[in-house]
Amino acid sequence: MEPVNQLSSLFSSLDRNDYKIQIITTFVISILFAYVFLHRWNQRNVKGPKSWPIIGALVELLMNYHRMHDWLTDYFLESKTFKVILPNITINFIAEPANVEYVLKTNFNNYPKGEAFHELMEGFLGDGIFNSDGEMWRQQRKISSYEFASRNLRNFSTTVFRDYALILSGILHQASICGKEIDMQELLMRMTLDSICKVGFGVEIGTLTHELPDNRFAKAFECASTNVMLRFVNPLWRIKRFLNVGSEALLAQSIQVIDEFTYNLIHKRKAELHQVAKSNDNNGNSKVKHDILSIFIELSENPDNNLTDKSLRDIIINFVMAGRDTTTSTFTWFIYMIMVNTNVAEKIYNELITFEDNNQAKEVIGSNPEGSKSFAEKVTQFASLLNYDSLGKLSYLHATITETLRLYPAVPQDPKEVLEDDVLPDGAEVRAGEVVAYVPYAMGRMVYNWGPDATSFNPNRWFNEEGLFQSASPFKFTTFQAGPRTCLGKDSAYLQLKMTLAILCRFFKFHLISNHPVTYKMMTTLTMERLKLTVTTR
Ligand code: HEM
Repeated sequence: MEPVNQLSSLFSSLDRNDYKIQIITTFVISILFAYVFLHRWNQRNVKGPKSWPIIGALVELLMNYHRMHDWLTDYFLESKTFKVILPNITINFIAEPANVEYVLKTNFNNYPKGEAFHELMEGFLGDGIFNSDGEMWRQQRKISSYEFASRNLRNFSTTVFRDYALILSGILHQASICGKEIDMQELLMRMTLDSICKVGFGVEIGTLTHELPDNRFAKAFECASTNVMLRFVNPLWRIKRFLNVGSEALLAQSIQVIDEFTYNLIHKRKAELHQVAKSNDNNGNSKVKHDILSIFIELSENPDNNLTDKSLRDIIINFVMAGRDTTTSTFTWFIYMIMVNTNVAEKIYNELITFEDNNQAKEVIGSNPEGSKSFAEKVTQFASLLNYDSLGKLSYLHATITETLRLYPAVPQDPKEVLEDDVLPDGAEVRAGEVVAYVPYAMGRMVYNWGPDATSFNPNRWFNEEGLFQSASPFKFTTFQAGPRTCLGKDSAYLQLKMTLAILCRFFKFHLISNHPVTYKMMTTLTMERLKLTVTTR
């Protein structure tokens, strides 16, 4: 054959092959388009974000990640229950009290934290109470409930909370004199960390001082808490962990710092307790320690309690997790709320002045005629009036804290695993292996839960016609969870919040920096980015 002919036959066979490839490609693309079209068409009546094949609603979720709680709230306005399908998990979001009661109480055993949650959080929270189910959780719950109810712990906490509130007011007083801008959340975070370390483990870590020193443990805790959260939306986190890169590398480094701190603390405390026990034997008088770690170390001496150093480490971390970020978050949103609702700040102030009058302390505090007492003395004297019982009388302050917790719940969403296929009271079907999450943040904004003014900040909603504080069903006001796993630190949190805020609201006025954007970070808790303000005394 001539070379020209050979070439032309080669080209014509290539053309034929190309043509075939084109047909096959067009066919495959059409099938794919049809599949995607049908997939989307089938969802035309589905509530919640629409999903795509394989990736589900991941793209929409990632685009809204920075405002996830509000993104969910928007969907809740359309439907009380909806699914978010992700590549690795399907989450059923619920906001209806009947559904919440069913999941948290009625069929509690079908909705544990679950294996997936445990794996995600294990490096950080270990097998602590927050991150365990079944017998392991039951045992910790039993011991902790008993210890939390102790009067000794309450008295000890009262003193600690008062002392740290006084340190904070000293720092604020200085800031008021200089007219300095402060990051209030940063100060509150330091105060709650210092106080939880003192109540929890009997140590003073001293992060709340005028100099605002850096603290490795505090930084590491914050870093771990932020980065562990990213695992929930990144199905590739195990690969990142294996390669030790990005957020997983940061998480591993911070956990190392956290572990160093806690194991040191445990060993030191054990040695101290040992020393105290010896000196008690010699002198015959006992020096009992009331911090939570000491109580658990004593319990660990009984082999039946099965408490190793690792369990003590997990208890510590779970306590810091429970007490620090949740309480700080509430403090911060509260201060923000009274800055933007100045009428509420005035009502709290009036309640506190009446409280002073009733305690006949007027002459030593606000209206001291000679003005001879220093500011610090006045604050200290006022603080001495505050204890568990007297704080119980500040019902408007209590209602304002509760209203803050309704709209800004420290744990804004809370997932549970589904063990077996089930049907929720509203008829929604959930499958084994999926997740059900109740969303306190959205629940607080639903008209069907709180009436037409659901989104308004209104502490008065908590009072009945006789003017008495009226609590709401824990399945509607889910800020502290409900059912068998209700928060164990609720009373302690209210005690610290009321103690500190009574002092702050009595002696200071807070002023928001103009144009200061107030937004939350995506963490397990509803933490603000920052809260910049100035403060004046009153
Ligand atoms: C305003 C402050 C607080 C809020 C809003 C809050 C809220 C919550 C929530 C929603 C849970 C359930 C989390 C879950 O397991 O899914 C919880 C559990 C828990 N909280 Fe709190 N909490 C606060 C303060 C505290 C404090 C100060 C402590 C102790 C120092 C504490 C101790 C605990 C413990 C031990 C649990 C685990 C209960 C269990 O799983 O059985 N909380 N809290």
